[in-house]
Amino acid sequence: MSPALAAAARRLAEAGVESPRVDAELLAAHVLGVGRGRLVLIDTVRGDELLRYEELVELRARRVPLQHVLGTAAFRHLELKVGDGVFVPRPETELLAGWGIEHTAAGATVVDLCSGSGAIALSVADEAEPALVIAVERSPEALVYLRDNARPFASVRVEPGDVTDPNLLSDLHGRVDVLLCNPPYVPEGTPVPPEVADHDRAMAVFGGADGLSVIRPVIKLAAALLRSGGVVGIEHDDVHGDDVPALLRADGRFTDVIGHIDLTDRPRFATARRV
Ligand SMILES: C[S@@+](CC[C@H](N)C(=O)[O-])C[C@H]1O[C@@H](n2cnc3c(N)ncnc32)[C@H](O)[C@@H]1O
Repeated sequence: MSPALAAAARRLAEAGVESPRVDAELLAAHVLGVGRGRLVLIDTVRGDELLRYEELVELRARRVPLQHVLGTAAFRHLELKVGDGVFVPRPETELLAGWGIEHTAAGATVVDLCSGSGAIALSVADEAEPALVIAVERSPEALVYLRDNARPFASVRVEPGDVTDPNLLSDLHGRVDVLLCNPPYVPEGTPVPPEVADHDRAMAVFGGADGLSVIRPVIKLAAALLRSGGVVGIEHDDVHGDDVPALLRADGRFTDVIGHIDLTDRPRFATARRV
């Protein structure tokens, strides 16, 4: 295996892929249908498998996201189906999902706004015992993946909708226990790698000129949806470590506002409690 693996890692490094060796190994494991840890036991790859491997390496070298090439993305305990038209869940979002899981009591009603592939909503359904998780998404292309990923989870209801609509889920206003949201939040014009620029939809990534154009209405909607004592967690750009907590405080309907950092010590999400 190692000559093919070494050649692939070199090709990916030349193409500017950030983690060429890991990606080369994951692609090899995918083609061979084994876990990455078992690759050391395979000394070579030939024939059709080698051709298939070279094809996939070439796709990745053209900066197609690794998860699009594999067709799945790992998120906490889940393998989510992903591909063209749906945002690939990022490792940093596992922290917001974990916070949401910790705050979900048995029987809770949970809302995940901007649900994408369903990473947050489905993790809550998988790891906590909510009565109902509502996953809201606007993009028709993302909704296809969301519905597919949500199928095994009886507590999850997929709701097409626009999270900037103040009347969204009006039947649930004042009744939600936990509201989570990883919205598009990158300020327009921020340089992004080719994987993002060419393969994530702009509506999944950019949040207007200052990056806060979806977060502002989401805070208003959270205040309307949450019951007294219910909690909200919103992921944000690392440049918004002061702005999002300030917006939550300025709304006047939240208390216990806290900013949280991610695994690289960058400000990443803000949480608060409905008064
Ligand atoms: C950053 S992605 C997050 C996806 C998923 N929550 C995750 O963490 O992987 C943002 C998602 O919000 C959706 N979105 C953008 N604007 C929206 C809106 N106004 N209403 C509903 N969904 C929206 C995008 O289509 C995209 O799927």
